[in-house]
Amino acid sequence: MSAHGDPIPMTSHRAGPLNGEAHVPGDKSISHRSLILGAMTIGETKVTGLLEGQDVLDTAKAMQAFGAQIEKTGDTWHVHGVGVGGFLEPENVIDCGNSGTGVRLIMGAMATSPITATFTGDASLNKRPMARVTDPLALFGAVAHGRSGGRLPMTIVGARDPLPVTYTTPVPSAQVKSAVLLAGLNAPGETVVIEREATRDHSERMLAGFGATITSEDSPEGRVITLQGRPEFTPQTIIVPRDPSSAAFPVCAALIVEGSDVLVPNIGLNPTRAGLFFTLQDMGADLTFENMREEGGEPVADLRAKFSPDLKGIEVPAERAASMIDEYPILSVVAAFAEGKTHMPGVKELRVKESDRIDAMARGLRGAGLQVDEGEDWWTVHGLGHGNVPGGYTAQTFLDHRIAMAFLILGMSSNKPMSVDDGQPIATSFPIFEGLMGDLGARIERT
Ligand SMILES: O=C(O)C1=C[C@@H](OP(=O)(O)O)[C@@H](O)[C@H](O)C1
Ligand SMILES: C=C(OP(=O)(O)O)C(=O)O
Repeated sequence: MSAHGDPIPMTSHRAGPLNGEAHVPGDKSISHRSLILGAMTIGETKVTGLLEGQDVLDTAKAMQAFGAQIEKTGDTWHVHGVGVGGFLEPENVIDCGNSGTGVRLIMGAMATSPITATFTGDASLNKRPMARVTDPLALFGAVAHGRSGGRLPMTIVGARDPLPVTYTTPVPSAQVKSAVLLAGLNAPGETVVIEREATRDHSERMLAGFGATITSEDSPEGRVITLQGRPEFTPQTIIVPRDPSSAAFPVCAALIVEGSDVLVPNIGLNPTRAGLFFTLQDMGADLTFENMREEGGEPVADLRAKFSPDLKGIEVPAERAASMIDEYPILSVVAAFAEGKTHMPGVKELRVKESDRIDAMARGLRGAGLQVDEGEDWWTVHGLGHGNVPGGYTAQTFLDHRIAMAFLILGMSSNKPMSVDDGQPIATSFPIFEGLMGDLGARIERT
């Protein structure tokens, strides 16, 4: 269920130094996949470190509606799944709230079972494009009936006799890739996804972990992922690593607030996710990876971020976009405090997230005194340098958690406080944001 309550306006005041450790919640992408793959596995999958944000809780509810038993005892989530091809037909509409990942992956997972399900979401999700998922699902034999433009609410009639599919994704999207792979689980034979630009590979890693035969190889056409259908899944014990996309907020706050020194421990640095941190280093950030190690087959480090008064604007490589796609809103805030222009090309996908993120950030940054130029797939922030960002504006957040958090971080170092019209969506991905930032020394109030 999406956050349907009254908006929660918030204001962030200039903060003293931010200091201490920031223990951010579990990875959102891995949390969704843990529940969905657990629900497709007979036996008990145990998950700790699950992100208990609204997006993931909505996916848990959805998996229960498809027949899985899910409960939490202590810190552990227990998922008793129904097996590949074992989903029951839900008795009611599935509400995925604010979550593109939730709805698109679940549509894929059910599309090759002989059941029908209807999906809806909040005002943000119901505007987002679903044809990017239903087009390949049609190749398996599934039929989608949605609103015009391929929008939710939408009914998917699953394929009775699914065929395996070979599909080249037309947009760089891990959600599309994952929907096709999850559909391929219940199709006989080989399902192949080709992606021109590599996107986050959590589905591939986790499918292999559950026991699927899956390979990824680079070719002149891009990355080719091949999955054998109808695998025997074995229940897993999953420890969800902490979310680099959430870590981005305390890290970036520390870089722009004078005197700060913040440690963000145990952050997954999967190369398909870590682009922001390398970009910040390119800008001159005092950001170091301490205690580099491997955990569960993924690189992990403790991130230490210190106040960085001499940040420089840069050209962000377009080929890095997929590995930091959710981090552009907070990157643009850091860019405001850097000297010179930060140009961000190759980011058309930002226009179809929870909001049009280029538009939402450009409006709020301009209100806060910045110059922002934009085109369909690029934008440029003209940085003013530390101490020179005016602030003093109320940004609209358009039901988008990352827009809300980005502007609250901006207010921690702008000359006048920064407000957001609604901080409620923050709970979709980072429910402890206010408390965690407050413990570091930030001053966010509900207004
Ligand atoms: O697969 C995933 O878990 C996600 C993929 C990305 O979306 P796209 O696939 O639309 O790029 C990202 O923005 C989202 O937050 C999570
Ligand atoms: C784009 C995001 O999520 P989703 O697509 O799952 O709504 C995000 O969390 O920034």
